[in-house]
Amino acid sequence: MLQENFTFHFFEVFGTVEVTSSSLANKGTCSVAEMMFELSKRLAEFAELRGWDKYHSPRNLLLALVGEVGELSEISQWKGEVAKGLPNWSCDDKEQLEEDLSDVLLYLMHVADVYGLDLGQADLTKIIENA
Ligand SMILES: Nc1ccn([C@H]2C[C@H](O)[C@@H](COP(=O)(O)OP(=O)(O)OP(=O)(O)O)O2)c(=O)n1
Repeated sequence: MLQENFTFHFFEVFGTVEVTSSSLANKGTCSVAEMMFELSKRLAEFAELRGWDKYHSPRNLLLALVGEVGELSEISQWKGEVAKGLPNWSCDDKEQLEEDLSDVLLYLMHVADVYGLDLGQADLTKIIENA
């Protein structure tokens, strides 16, 4: 039952909102900063809708992020090196990979948000620093 509600609300926030006129989906182009802002906003809405923001402390989100990194690593565990584009992977494994990569990105963005940091700007600054 809980899982059904979760799925419904998940698509309410991440799916339905996606096709409203103000969404990024209907803009021709958007900057990285705009995209990251939009994702952060949706994550905050997603948590608020369920009253989960009280659990989304920096420490909890950081631990959730680490957990998802573990899940992401698990897919490649014992598989050996793989070619770019994953030509020999099954559709199921690729789908799982997409989900786990998304979970990592979303928790990363959410943790930056609750720290009060602008991750989009920090990323751009870091890329310049790296160069
Ligand atoms: N308290 C929570 C729990 C989940 N999520 C969101 C962020 C992630 O994108 C996704 C993670 O959900 P799960 O913890 O259910 O992890 P998985 O989707 O990986 O499921 P499972 O661990 O069963 O494979 O849901 C969240 O924002 N806050």
